[in-house]
Amino acid sequence: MSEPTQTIEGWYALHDFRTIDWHAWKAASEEIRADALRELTAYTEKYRADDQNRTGGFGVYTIAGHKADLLFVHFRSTVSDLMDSETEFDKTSFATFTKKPYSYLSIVELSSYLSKPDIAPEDDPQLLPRLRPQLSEMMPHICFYPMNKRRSGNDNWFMLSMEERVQLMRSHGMIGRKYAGRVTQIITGSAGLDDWEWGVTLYANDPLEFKKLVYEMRFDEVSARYGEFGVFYVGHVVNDQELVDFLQL
Ligand code: VOV
Repeated sequence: MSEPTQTIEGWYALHDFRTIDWHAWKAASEEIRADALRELTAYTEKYRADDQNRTGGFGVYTIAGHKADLLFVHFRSTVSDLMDSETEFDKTSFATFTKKPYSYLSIVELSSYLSKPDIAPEDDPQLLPRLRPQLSEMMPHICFYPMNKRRSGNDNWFMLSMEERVQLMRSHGMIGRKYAGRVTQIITGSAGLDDWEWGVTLYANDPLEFKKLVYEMRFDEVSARYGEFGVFYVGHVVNDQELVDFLQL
């Protein structure tokens, strides 16, 4: 058996995607819509405060295309807290106008491939914000997709030796580092939690950076040989006023 990679976990993550039933929303009276928006804003304000106080991570995004209209990203210390935040939303009157096309449960994961020798990861002050991300500090565009490392014939990531994986991840990290300041990544592990092995959440000022980075990584062996990818979701952060404007008829 190959040696499993040691990982450090941070907050659990729920990517909660919603589509809006525009037909029902338009058919609702102005009063019902106003109540729904009030409840929606009370919900987002509460979780935005947690993000500011660093007791949880929270962000709201509008999503491009048919796959979803809205994305609520929650980071919390337990799965039950995440489930509570999901149910709390479902109980708002605004939720009556939404459906859930997709969601993803995972946990922030840092692997030990490239960790500094002689420093315990818990003692590295740079690690805490990576384990417990504050989403209000992120760049405005978001890209989320789940992924696996291939387990097929000779291309089986999990049968590689630790040395081979370290070598390959070094090259992955070198490409990633070229995008420092332009793309921020949050890697969440989801083996045993959801349908894929990792969630990849990227943030950038310019969505073109997502294409450049993901395309460049496709030529790197870790992605070219071992990467398998799910559905991509791309969108833009919204504050409370922008969220209300987005829903205003
Ligand atoms: C923004 C750029 C960027 C940078 C700097 C970066 C660096 C690094 C480092 C240094 C490390 C290892 C240590 C750690 O921190 O865990 C990782 C780890 C990981 N990555 Fe990465 N990655 C980036 C970006 C980045 C992207 C765009 C993707 C998606 C791949 C693609 O082709 O679409 C990705 C995936 C991953 C995964 C799934 C893991 C865990 C692999 C495992 O087997 O455990 N990653 N990554």
